Amino acid sequence: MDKIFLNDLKVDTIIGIYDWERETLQTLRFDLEMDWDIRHAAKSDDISNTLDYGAVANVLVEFVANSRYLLIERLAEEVAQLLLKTFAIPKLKLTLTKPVKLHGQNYAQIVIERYNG
Ligand SMILES: Nc1nc2c(c(=O)[nH]1)N=C([C@H](O)[C@@H](O)CO)CN2
Repeated sequence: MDKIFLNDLKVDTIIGIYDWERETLQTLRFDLEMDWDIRHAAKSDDISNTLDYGAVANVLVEFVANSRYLLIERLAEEVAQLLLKTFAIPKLKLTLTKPVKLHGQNYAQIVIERYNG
């Protein structure tokens, strides 16, 4: 299957389990790998025949910016389900990256793969 990638999408939001995280915006990064048959668009050169990654970005950013979840697991799942439903993407791999300060400047990352239907 062909794939469309959308990488390094950054969104400021409220996320986290600690008190300070409920009142501080943090920047999350999203990377998407979306199955999509690109042959129709390749032939017609018409945006209406493909998955518009700009539209995907807009839906993701609006949702994440207004979300208020505690765990990155929950946010990743909700975003994946929203994108599958909105765009009829057959399969989606979503990577969510959150900056954390543990022993140094680190990041936590979650990767999920979800299917439509
Ligand atoms: N598996 C997870 N572990 C942790 C999460 C999480 O979302 N999933 N979150 C936190 C804190 O919010 C942390 O990110 C603050 O820096 C800790 N562990």
